[in-house]
Amino acid sequence: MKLPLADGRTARRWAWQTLRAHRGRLAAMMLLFGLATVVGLVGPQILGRIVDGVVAGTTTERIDLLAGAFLVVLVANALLLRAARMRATLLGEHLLAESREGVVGHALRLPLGTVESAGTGDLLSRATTDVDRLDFAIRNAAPEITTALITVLLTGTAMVLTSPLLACGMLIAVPLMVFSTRWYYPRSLPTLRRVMAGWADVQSSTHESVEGARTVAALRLGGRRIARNEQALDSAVTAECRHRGLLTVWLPCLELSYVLPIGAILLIGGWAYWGGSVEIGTVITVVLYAQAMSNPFDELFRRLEELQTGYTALQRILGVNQVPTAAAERQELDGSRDLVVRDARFAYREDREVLHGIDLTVPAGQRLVVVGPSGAGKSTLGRLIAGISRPTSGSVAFGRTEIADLPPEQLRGEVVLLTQEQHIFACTLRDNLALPDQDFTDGQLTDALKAVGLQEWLRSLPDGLDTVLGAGGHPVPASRAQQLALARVLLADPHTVVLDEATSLLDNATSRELEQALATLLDGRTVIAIAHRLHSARNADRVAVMSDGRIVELGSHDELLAAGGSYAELYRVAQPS
Ligand SMILES: Nc1ncnc2c1ncn2[C@@H]1O[C@H](COP(=O)(O)OP(=O)(O)OP(=O)(O)O)[C@@H](O)[C@H]1O
Repeated sequence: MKLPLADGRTARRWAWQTLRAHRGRLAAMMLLFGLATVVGLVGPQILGRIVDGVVAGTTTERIDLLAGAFLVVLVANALLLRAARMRATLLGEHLLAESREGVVGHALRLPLGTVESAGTGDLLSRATTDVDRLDFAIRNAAPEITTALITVLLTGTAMVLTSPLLACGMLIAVPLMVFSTRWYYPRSLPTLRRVMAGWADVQSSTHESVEGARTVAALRLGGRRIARNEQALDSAVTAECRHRGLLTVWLPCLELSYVLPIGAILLIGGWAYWGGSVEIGTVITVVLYAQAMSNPFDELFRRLEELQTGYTALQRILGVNQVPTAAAERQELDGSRDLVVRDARFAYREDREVLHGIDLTVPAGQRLVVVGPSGAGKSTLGRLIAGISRPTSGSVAFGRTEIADLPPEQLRGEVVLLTQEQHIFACTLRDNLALPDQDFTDGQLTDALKAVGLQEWLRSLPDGLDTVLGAGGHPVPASRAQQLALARVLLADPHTVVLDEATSLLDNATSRELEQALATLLDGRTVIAIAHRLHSARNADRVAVMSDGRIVELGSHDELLAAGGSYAELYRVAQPS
């Protein structure tokens, strides 16, 4: 499943509601930009008067007065612009914080299965790069466009008021601007979407390679990962080139449309001056206005481009909000902690079902070991029981409460899945063990570590529980990470634990030792242990044998041995001869 893109209406509604919510700040910003622009427009008028004054032979005092006024205008314009930009930055920061908090908050409430299937890279790029793009657009593009629009409007008006005849020279720019822009925009929007999706894919692919670096190295998948990255880069670069190609046509057309009016005004001005219908100062004022307009026009079009990028980024950000989150309300379980799986089916891809109707009941407190050949669907069943994925049809419940409907915070207190891959966060051992919103005493943390056989290791750490682990800190080998993860489970204290080869990275002796210790520690809890090593099956209450997405045998170790089916065969093969 790919993360969706919000449609134009949703994006515009968000922009409208957000701007409405900040209308006070927005109005102050616009007012300051408007004032700065109006003050800026007085400058050319004063210069025109100075020229006319010199031509008419006015006094030095009057010229000095006009020059002083020009200086005051310049300073006032700079101060107003500074205040306006400050307001724009503040507004941008508010909107940035809101959109980033919104997307991160929503992403944290997404069901894990959804995040996994959408790819964490895409989500990451939406929460970081796209939020930055939106920030850039709000902070830079929006105020600059506002200023540019006001400047163009007011300068145009001033120009027409100064000399309607000369102002006609501006019209020569209109066809070039309109046609080139109408050609550019419909082509650039889809291209921009491809550019962003392309870079998100590059980020995603790089992220996956780095994340799975150990697996890549172990299975010598380096070549394949590089090829995948190059493919992602290729499509990103192709989209980027297409976008640049569009710009190389559009931008020169714009440049030309700024220069042509000045030439036209000078021509009309020259003709009108010789005809005696305008003063030279008026021509200079209008030319200065025309020149003053080229900058805001240039700014306007370039910033519209940034605004368009921001708009596409906004569609990507809001797309995350359209993915339904897990339930937020705590649910009262109906008292039963029995695990009840009814005709559960599951497909990672629509066209390929991997679980074909699982029926299973595990009474609370029982230990079930799931065995079967690779690809039989054991881990997938474990993920459904842990509420990470929702069955495509059928039900996986505690009593009558669907596990996938439980909000994440509650879910982790009910059931925990432990796989062979465990993440160690770059923080202290204490923070690595403690779960959010839960305070544990040092005694509780030490007891949990002791229970999983990490007492000696804890003693060897330079700062005990405050030792910083993970990237840049004290190294934690994968097998130790598994033990730490088991300690986390003990602290989380769920009534059901799914162990998916959770001790596979430990050597045989340590694994046996730990499993024996765990048997005592997990006593009283429901344990679903997905196992490759059959030694753990002997002590289980029941064993389920899976094959090709179905449970083909279910019973105690002795019953299944006596039945002489596939379990008996697996067991016989696993015994040392
Ligand atoms: N993320 C995924 N996307 C698509 N297909 C998947 C995914 N994970 C597993 N599968 C497929 O689902 C089927 C069941 O896989 P699963 O990992 O549940 O089996 P398993 O019995 O746990 O195997 P193993 O013992 O090798 O882990 C396999 O055909 C596998 O290729």
